[in-house]
Amino acid sequence: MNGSLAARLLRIIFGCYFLVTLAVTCAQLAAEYRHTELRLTAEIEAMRHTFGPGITDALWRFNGEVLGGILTGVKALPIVIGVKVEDEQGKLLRAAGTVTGADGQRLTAAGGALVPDTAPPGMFDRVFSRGFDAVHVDEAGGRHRVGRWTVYSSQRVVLRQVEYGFLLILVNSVIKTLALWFIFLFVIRRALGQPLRQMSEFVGQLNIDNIGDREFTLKARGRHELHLLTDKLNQMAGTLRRSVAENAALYKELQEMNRTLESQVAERTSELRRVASTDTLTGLHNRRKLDEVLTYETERVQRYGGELAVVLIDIDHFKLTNDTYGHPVGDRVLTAVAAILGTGARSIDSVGRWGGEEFMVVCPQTDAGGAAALAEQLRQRIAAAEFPVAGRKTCSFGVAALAPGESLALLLVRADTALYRAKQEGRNKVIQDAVN
Ligand SMILES: Nc1nc2c(ncn2[C@@H]2O[C@H](COP(=O)(O)OP(=O)(O)OP(=O)(O)O)[C@@H](O)[C@H]2O)c(=O)[nH]1
Repeated sequence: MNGSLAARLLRIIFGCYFLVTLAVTCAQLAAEYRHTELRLTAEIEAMRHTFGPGITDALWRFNGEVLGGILTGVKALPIVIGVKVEDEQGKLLRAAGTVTGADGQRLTAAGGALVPDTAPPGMFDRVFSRGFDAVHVDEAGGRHRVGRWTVYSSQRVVLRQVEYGFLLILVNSVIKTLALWFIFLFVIRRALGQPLRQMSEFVGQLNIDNIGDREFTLKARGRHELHLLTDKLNQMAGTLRRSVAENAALYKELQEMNRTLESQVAERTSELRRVASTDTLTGLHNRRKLDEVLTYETERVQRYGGELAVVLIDIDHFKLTNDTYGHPVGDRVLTAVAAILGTGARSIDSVGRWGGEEFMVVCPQTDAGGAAALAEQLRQRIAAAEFPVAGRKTCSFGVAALAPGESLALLLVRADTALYRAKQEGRNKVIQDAVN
């Protein structure tokens, strides 16, 4: 419930309450008015016994003085605005205060005569009257109607009478309204405001780490909807905690799976990289890998200086081996030569199959002399080895080292030339390129 909604709700409640109070007060005022009007009517009615005998007697005796005195006394009563006396023919004999004529016009007694009341009647100024017959009863019990007297009063008199009662009712209503309103506000604040504030504080402190750890307890007493809301709130917090815990477990599982996947991918990638750079027959580096190593090492020397030498190896009369013993035997010879090269080279060297029956050893930080010495060792080991089926085999070696400013392509040409020369000069030889 936001502020404006709460304020609107309170305004509606207050408006309804005000209207009801107003209606009840009006009804109370109307009842009070009616009650006073009836009381006045009863009081006027009672004048029949108070003043009736005196007026009748004065009329019977034609005693105008006594009659005038009685009328003055009647008029002096606070509930009377006028009184008039007529003879049995309806002729006005005497009047005091404000009365009405035969046509209902208001008249005011002034100096023994009745003059029309020119002032327009004000609000709540309606005149009402009660007439009594003046009947004389003689000693023999005979009844003689000697005239009629009428007492006048008005709404204004009634209102004057109820003034105090009205005031009491209004003060009573205002006090009740204010008291009830304050009680209502107090109850609303205690019963709703406080619990809602507690709830909002509780919800405000909830976060992913503490959800479900704490339970909200409503401090308000009683079993009303707020307690149901509290239960639901705690249920919701519990459900959220379970779901967070499940998600955390799932997340952990996923992380584990991710780690496993990552290591499998890394393994597979390195395996693929290894396969992509390995010669399937001999297990040595393939041509692609040798190209990569050569490019890297050449750039390193060109940028930082240092040495780089290559040894190109070719099995002698390999075609003859193939032709004599068959291709599978040729493959076994290739594999055996590769094993000797792989184990004979230094750990910093890269040994690979250059293509066909040709191999290469890339020797970083090695000059031509060092590479030639290595080549010589390898040549001797191969020459001394006994190959399956094929018996003894030899290899020719071409050695070249990178000259300052020289390109990789030129280095390889020179190594190839050296190898060619080794073949030319009778095979089973190490030839170092002349530039070095
Ligand atoms: N078994 C086998 N033979 C191969 C392979 N690759 C190339 N060869 C053969 O190696 C032989 C190379 O022969 P050549 O280049 O004529 O030279 P060579 O017979 O070794 O004679 P020289 O090099 O002059 O001593 C060819 O017969 C190719 O078919 C391979 O992977 N396996």
